Amino acid sequence: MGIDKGTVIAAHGRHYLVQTESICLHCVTRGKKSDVAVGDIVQLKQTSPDQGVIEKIEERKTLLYRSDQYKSKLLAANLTQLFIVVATEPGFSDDLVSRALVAAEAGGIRPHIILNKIDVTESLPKARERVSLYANLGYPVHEVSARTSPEETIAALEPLLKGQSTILIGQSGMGKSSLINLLVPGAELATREISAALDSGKHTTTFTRLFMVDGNTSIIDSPGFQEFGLYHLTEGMLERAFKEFGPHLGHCRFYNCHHLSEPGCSILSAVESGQIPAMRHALYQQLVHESSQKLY
Ligand SMILES: Nc1nc2c(ncn2[C@@H]2O[C@H](COP(=O)(O)OP(=O)(O)OP(=O)(O)O)[C@@H](O)[C@H]2O)c(=O)[nH]1
Ligand SMILES: [Zn+2]
Repeated sequence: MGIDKGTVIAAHGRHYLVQTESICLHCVTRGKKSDVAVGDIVQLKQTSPDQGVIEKIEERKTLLYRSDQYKSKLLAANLTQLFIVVATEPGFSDDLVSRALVAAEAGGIRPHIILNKIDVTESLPKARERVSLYANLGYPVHEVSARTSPEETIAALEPLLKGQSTILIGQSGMGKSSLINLLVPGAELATREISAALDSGKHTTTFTRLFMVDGNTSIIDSPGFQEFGLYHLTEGMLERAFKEFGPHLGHCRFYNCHHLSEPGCSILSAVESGQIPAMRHALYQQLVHESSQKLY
């Protein structure tokens, strides 16, 4: 059996499901390598009717990461978009939203914010006010209600997804699964099949999986997360990933300014004058700190 090409549609430990043009194969990598991500295009060698070995990862257009002090974790490869799902209730974390935005910017992936559950009218004004911070930074915000207005939700999101490779991320309870089920008919069944194929044994196991909607559209579901470490981003990457810093960069008194407490810092004066939200600068400080704690 020869070399074939396929897309990694699920990853669980060092086990991968790879969809080729004709078949879905349960694959492993050679040796101990585990740097394959969902969304990767790989070359593989089929070793049995339903198994294969990944021989090579094709060059990635983009790569979305998370990391802690000890290692980085690939979230998905070849994405073009990131949908950050938040909701009117339960409350969402601004820290996680901004971290996801920073990760997207650093990875060359276009972020969108999806505000779900707008039918919960008593929490809507507050949620709108909170997401307006991101809209003011220039990020597109889309309001939907997966449960009460499914058709409108599909009509709003489908055109954005067409021709793109989009990952949905969100804290637990925001309605990410409800959205995936609307946007990907049969997602639930497909997930059960993937679970069984990867032999995870328990239904509760969550893993990242990719759904091919058509030849050039894919939607990736990722497990809900509480942490979004970005220890792998260097200071230089960070200052560029905060897009509102852009107009002020290069205007600090010191060319090597860290924008933390230096005199004559153009970023700090923009925070002072309210042009840069204080919350975002606080996160920048935290991320610079994390970056210095990296142990790999
Ligand atoms: N009112 C309202 N409830 C919604 C909406 N969308 C989802 N929900 C509810 O919110 C709860 C969480 O939805 P899920 O789709 O399971 O959320 P999730 O983000 O995937 O959460 P996890 O599965 O825990 O990761 C469920 O009870 C949904 O029925 C909506 O548009 N409006
Ligand atoms: Zn500065």
